[in-house]
Amino acid sequence: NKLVVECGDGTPDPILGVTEAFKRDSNPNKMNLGVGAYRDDEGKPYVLPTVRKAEAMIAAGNMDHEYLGITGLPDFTKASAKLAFGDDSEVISGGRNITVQGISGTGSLRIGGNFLARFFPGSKSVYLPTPSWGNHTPIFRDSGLEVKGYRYYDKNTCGFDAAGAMEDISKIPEKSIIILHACAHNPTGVDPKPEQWKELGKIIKDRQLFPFFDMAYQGFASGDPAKDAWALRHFISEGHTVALAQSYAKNMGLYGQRVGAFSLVCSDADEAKRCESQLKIIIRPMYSNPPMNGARIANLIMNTPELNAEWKKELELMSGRIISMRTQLVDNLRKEGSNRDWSHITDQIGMFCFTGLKPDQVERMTKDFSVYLTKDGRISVAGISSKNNAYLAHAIHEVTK
Ligand SMILES: Cc1ncc(COP(=O)(O)O)c(CN[C@@H](CCC(=O)O)C(=O)O)c1O
Repeated sequence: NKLVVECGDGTPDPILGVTEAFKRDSNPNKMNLGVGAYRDDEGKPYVLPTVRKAEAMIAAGNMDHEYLGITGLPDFTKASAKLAFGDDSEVISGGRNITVQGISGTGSLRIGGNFLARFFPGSKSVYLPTPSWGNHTPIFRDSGLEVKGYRYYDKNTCGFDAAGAMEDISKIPEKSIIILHACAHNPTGVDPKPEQWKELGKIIKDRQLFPFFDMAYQGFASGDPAKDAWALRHFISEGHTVALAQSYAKNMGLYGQRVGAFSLVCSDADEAKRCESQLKIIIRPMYSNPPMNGARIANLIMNTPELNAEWKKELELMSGRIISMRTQLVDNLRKEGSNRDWSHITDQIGMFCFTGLKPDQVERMTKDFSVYLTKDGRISVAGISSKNNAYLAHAIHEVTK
């Protein structure tokens, strides 16, 4: 009998696999525009100064390494709820939310997927925008939910397919789950406008769909956490009960610290309490209790007034640099002599730009220019610097002219 279960070779992750290929490339001009991780204008990872200050406070604090409770660091989860719902949110004052620490955004989505697979009273189908973040499908499939889609992206305009989305969502069977990217949609960088969010909210309410917001870029998209949470807060103000996954990977640069939170906004405090008890039963056999260090860092940044104020400036710096890279790229494409419409590069927002490059053009970008991006033509704008922006424009023009 075989000791090891027979299994085939797994395919490399479509996003993380790009970095592996990039590392093997010896071309000095190579560019990694695959993984959505912020880089400064030198192309280096950026550790926020507020993170360093929080680390110093922790080091000086002579803290223990005891287990956290199953739901995580209480001050952190309270601060996460306030960041998401607003300091004076009636959800929080009314005790209608339960917010637990999750293992970054991915782990928070997974807690939510497992909870809904076990307790959601409606159809165990979850509807993703088309396209969506590549890991959404396996997360919800492995949670035990059936994964389906709704139109979201218009490849002709490289923009939001409002008509298609509204039409598809109005046909989703009642009492299904719908995944919404709160801001900075991945991979397209295309977000609905406020008026379109309002329309989406009405249809979602009419269909009695359960909105599950994935907010992995709050503050990172526009530089303003409140602005980036507008859609989530609008839905709540319209009376939706929702689920929410938060990540501090991008907006605090805590990628490897795996800091996140999962929330349910319930109908009342009693339901929130019951959900909390069931979330604890789901988490305990999954990983028992979450890691401490990253939550301590995020908690200190959110709960120390001067660090919180400094963090807001860091958010503006990161989002501002990305916006300037978008503008520079369009300018450089013009200088290359491209007469295509590249306005979507500056219309889109957040970490990613959906370039519209076709798979064969993506292949040439890598083969001929050592520019690494995902097969769907998504580039992580954070990987562009003022030094390699012109080179990228040249490569894009060469494969698209
Ligand atoms: C929409 C969305 N949700 C959740 C996550 C999960 O992030 P955590 O690190 O678990 O907090 C990401 C990260 N997506 C990036 C990062 C690499 C990855 O995990 O795929 C990306 O798409 O490049 C995301 O884009």
